[in-house]
Amino acid sequence: MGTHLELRGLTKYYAHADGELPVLADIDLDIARGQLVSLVGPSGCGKTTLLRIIAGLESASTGDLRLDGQPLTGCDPRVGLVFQEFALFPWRRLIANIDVGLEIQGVPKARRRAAAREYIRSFGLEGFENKYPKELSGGMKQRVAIARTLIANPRIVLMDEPFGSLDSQSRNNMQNFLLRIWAERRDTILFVTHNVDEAVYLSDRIAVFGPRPSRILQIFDVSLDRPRDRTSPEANRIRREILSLLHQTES
Ligand SMILES: Nc1ncnc2c1ncn2[C@@H]1O[C@H](COP(=O)(O)OP(=O)(O)OP(=O)(O)O)[C@@H](O)[C@H]1O
Repeated sequence: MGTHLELRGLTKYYAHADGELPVLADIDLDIARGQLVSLVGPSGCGKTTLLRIIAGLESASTGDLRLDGQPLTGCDPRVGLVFQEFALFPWRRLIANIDVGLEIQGVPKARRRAAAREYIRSFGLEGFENKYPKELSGGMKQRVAIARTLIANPRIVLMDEPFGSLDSQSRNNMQNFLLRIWAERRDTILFVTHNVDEAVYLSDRIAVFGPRPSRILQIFDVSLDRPRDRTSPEANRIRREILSLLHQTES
């Protein structure tokens, strides 16, 4: 399976009025194709910053990023990003919020509408094609945001707390939805979450970050069969280990 995404010696400093703020200290991470990897860590440790660097929205201070062996510099169509706050266009109908992922690639309207309809069907959004974002539930908005990213066929999908603003029932539904889509497509997914339960339920591997300036403290392999039982002894054991690691880092 070989390394797909490779981060080497990544550091990030932000310039602040009173000096430099070191955010990421020395990040090394290898992700294989088709893996679902979660990043968890204390608030403000730089998880969003790391995703923004991989997405090309920020640059690293030092270090090397590669996707399939080729350097990743700047925004790259091989990388897709899904935000927590959906970032849909309020003035566009649902179908036009999905096909914008192809519009920016210059795909003609008939083709992108046909592709968007496929996503509408497989994402359970039929009947809502012409609704505006404000008429949709949080879970639907997030399905639209995921469809808009996937329709562009990225090689790797970055997700920043995508279910963070959903109530717990919708969140569970969206976790199962994501697993279903992922089982069909086998995208490589890098998923940031505050929620250790979510990380254990979803991921093949979990990278636990320490406080700022952060490093990866430990990587957990989660080899539980899917569908997973959130309350199985093994799931509990992994959750307990991650939580205790995070508590040790609290100052
Ligand atoms: N553009 C910026 N300029 C200066 N400082 C920034 C900038 N973006 C983020 N920071 C700082 O970098 C640190 C890391 O922020 P980041 O949002 O990456 O953390 P996070 O781990 O995603 O946090 P959370 O889990 O709370 O979302 C924070 O202290 C933040 O204030």
